[in-house]
Amino acid sequence: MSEHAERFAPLYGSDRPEEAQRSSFRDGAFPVAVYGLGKMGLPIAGVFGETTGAVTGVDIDESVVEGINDGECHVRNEPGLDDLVADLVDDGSLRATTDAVGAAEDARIHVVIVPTLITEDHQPDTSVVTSVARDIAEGLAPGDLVCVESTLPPGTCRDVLAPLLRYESGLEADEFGLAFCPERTSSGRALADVRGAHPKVVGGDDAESTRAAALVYDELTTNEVIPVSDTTTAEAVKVFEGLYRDVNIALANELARFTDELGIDVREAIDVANTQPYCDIHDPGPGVGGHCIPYYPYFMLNWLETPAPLLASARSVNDATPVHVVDLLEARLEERDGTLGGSTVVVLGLTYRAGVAETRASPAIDICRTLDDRGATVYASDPLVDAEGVPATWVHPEEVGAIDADAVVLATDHDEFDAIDWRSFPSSTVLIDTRDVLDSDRLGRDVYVVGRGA
Ligand SMILES: NC(=O)C1=CN([C@@H]2O[C@H](COP(=O)(O)OP(=O)(O)OC[C@H]3O[C@@H](n4cnc5c(N)ncnc54)[C@H](O)[C@@H]3O)[C@@H](O)[C@H]2O)C=CC1
Ligand SMILES: CC(=O)N[C@@H]1[C@@H](OP(=O)(O)OP(=O)(O)OC[C@H]2O[C@@H](n3ccc(=O)[nH]c3=O)[C@H](O)[C@@H]2O)O[C@H](C(=O)O)[C@@H](O)[C@@H]1O
Repeated sequence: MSEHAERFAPLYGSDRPEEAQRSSFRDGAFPVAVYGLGKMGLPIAGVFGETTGAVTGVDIDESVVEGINDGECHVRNEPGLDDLVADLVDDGSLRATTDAVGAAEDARIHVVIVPTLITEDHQPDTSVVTSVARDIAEGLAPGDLVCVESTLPPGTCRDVLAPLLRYESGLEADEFGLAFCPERTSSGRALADVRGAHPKVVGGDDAESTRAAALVYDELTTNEVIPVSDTTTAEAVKVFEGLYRDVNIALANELARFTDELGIDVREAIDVANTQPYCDIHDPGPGVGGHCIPYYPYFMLNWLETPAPLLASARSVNDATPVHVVDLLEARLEERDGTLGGSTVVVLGLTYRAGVAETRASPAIDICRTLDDRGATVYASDPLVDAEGVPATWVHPEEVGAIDADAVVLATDHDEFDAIDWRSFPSSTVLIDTRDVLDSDRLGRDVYVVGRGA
């Protein structure tokens, strides 16, 4: 094989020495396309870009694509990402496009990191992933590798994506690779996570897919690569991690409800219980948000036949927690002969957790809606998002103290709220802290902390 041809030999099915494949990958001989340039996709494109110098990012959002091609980073609060994107675009290692098929034709490695959401009736929605798979199939060539990183209901690669890619591309199963390589990354530390905070799991549609994917991610990560038996096992690993979290947060939220009846600081009891190595009770909070943890149980419940009552029960506990927070507030207002109806309540935070501009399934928004349903006048403050679609008047974090509030609920502990002058609220204002970040002694006033009590 000529030097030129050898340099461009395919990855999947290659019989070249492994080191030659690795150096081809690092040299950009296997151009990479990353489909989805959001909170996860842009950091992933950045790490592929710094490793290979040859990444094309694909997104349907033209403003995302234009911004990236201008060297701008639209994902906020990701340490190092702004500079990385600017540098990679500047040196030609990263470019963005809305042309998925064109990108697929030029790429030899296809990384899918578009949303997998749920519908209104909690059915898993893999339509975006299958739509991207069709785009990839149009440009798929023998020797290509498709790496799906979007979390999927277990069995999706085997039962949906593999047949779709074969049928739409006209290639046989042994002509291209397909692997599920879950993203185990948290917003706010995405680059560190993608680069190697956790072992990288890869599971292939066949052994050669697993081998090729393991080679790629071994070049990307500073951590180990864990090959598993197949795509379904890898899909299950990712979903199980999220199920563990949802069930354990539900346990924490349920234990917090004993606070007043027991008359104890439940969080203290949890912290001490966790001194046993086998105990890892999570943190009570306002509920569970984001488009991951609250969605993954439905990737089992509404995808597979086997009953899963614990998953369903945990979901109902977490879904009821925002209402429980409003019940706590109503009770404390009534203790002072107040009523929730007609009261003015400020909700601090609209995103699902601090520092992340994401409102899908946000418990803070459920709290606003429940307050509104019960006749309260609701103000909401968040440094990252506005109150569009929320029954609340948005107010800047610096203006919160000017509101004559009967109650303030801290739902999301954004750093920006540290600047609030709590003394500016009337002493009669009820303070509810769902995140255990307000200190009564420091504030010099009563705060009801979920899980600790007054
Ligand atoms: N957000 C997180 O913490 C994590 C998410 N994941 C998985 O990654 C997936 C993506 O998550 P995020 O990046 O947070 O979502 P995101 O909503 O921040 O970004 C998704 C991006 O995909 C783009 N997009 C939508 N449809 C597209 C299409 N047909 N073709 C190309 N681009 C398209 C959107 O314009 C957006 O820029 C999630 O659904 C989840 O399965 C996995 C681990 C962590
Ligand atoms: C198992 C696990 O830790 N998964 C992580 C999770 O990240 P995500 O951004 O969804 O945030 P999260 O910290 O799980 O929080 C989800 C929700 O649960 C709440 N939460 C979280 C932990 C806790 O002890 N108590 C609690 O109430 C948060 O406030 C938030 O509303 O989901 C990500 C994903 O799978 O998309 C995953 O990559 C991350 O590693």
